[in-house]
Amino acid sequence: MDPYKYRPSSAYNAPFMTTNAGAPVYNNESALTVGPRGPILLEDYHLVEKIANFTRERMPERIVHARGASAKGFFEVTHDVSNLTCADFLRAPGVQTPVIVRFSTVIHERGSPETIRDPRGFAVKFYTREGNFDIVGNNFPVFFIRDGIQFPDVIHAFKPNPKSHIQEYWRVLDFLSFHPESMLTFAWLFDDVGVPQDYRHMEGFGVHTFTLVNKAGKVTFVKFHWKPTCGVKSMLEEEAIRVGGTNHSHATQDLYESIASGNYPEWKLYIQTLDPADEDKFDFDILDTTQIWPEDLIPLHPVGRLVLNRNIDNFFAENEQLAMNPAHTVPGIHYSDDKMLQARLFAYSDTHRYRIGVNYLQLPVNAPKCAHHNNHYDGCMNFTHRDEEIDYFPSRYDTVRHAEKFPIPAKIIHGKRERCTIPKEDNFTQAGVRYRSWAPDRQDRFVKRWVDVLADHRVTHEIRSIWISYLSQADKSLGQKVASRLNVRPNI
Ligand code: HEM
Repeated sequence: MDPYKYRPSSAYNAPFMTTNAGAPVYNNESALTVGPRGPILLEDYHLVEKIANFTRERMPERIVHARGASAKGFFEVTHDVSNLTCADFLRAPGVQTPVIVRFSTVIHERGSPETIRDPRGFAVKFYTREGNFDIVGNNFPVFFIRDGIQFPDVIHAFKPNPKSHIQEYWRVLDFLSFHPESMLTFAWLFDDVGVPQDYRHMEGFGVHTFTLVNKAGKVTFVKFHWKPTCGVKSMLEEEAIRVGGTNHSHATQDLYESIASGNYPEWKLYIQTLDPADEDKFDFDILDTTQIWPEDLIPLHPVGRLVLNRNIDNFFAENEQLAMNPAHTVPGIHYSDDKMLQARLFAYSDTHRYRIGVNYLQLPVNAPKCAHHNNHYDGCMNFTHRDEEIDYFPSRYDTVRHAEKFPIPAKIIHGKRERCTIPKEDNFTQAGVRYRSWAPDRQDRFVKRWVDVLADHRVTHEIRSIWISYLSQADKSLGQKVASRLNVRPNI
């Protein structure tokens, strides 16, 4: 008998019921009782195991982005970028890499409706030959804050009131009244794109600045953009209420059924690139997550395409246990000094060890699809088969060596220790430009959404005035319109 033949997989299902330890179960429908009317015997091992497994069927949901759907497919390079990066998976046009993608809403729980006004997560895991590379982005190109230390606060403000468990915008408007840098992200959240039609019809953005490094060590700043080939579509309020009222999983269903019927969703990947020598040439800080890199100044260049052509087989294993992490990079792609990104580099693996368990990277959906090796694997749920005698490094008994050195950004970093804001803040210009780019009816819907949240009776006169001042600084007529509909006199 080969004890390793029967791996835990549906392919090795026995034709009859068994316990977890493999013993046959001859009755899975009646508990073992004393006589036909009970009581139940504690020796009913199968009953105890079945109930104990059931009561543990849920793991903690993600603290953010709990509600999501995933699908698999491939990424194909269409344009040569080997002058910018030595990343193996981007080495030449035509190269394909398997991927898994997870789309999500941000704030509400695992079972919440997919029609709510909220950013959407757009996270892509590339299973490359040099390890996994994850772009863990959103459908907006910007974020509300620019320093990761404020992330728990902004999320608490958006999450339900800790007393009533109801999401209340007066809390959002209170917290973010201290953060005028949120104006541009509001120009996405309160715009029509704040409720995407489904996951197929939305863009994705890496949001942060990353760094590409080529073979010679030359660095280039980069931002990632995903553009859906079927276009961007959103839902206005009435449609969102109707769709959400009939089906709280409409976007998951749309994704699943599109793929099942062979209508494979596709996105093109574009990059914006910037020579670090030019980083000070702009009115805004190019590492600031609250600002975009305007495309008229820094154009988009095509790189490849992402096609989702396979549904997942198991939601728990391939969605709940999926661990996306912006710290997962490969040679040729590095982080930047963006303070938000730097905080994220800690957050994800930390939450994964808590949420999934220390050996979460051994799970099939998270494990690299290339040869890999190190000596940190003991701990809960280490299920790899290991038979080596050397579990330290270095050793004269083991030939394992360091990997070949690859270039990383060589910039010398200096400065004094300090907690401060970035010197170059421009909180309003880009929000105003975006607002003025819209047709009048779209502007009007934006104004109405502001009026609706600011009219809440818990929003104080002070907070209302602050927001009208921010809106006016983005665009004077915008501030005036909101103020007049609220019967508030703008004080700017
Ligand atoms: C310092 C700021 C941030 C912190 C501390 C943070 C933290 C987290 C945490 C703890 C999770 C749950 C991960 C899990 O349980 O698997 C998460 C998920 C996620 N975050 Fe962030 N986040 C931050 C900023 C951002 C930003 C700016 C973006 C967009 C660019 C973003 C996009 C996402 C996405 C898409 C997911 C869901 C990943 C998935 O589908 O599994 N986060 N974040």
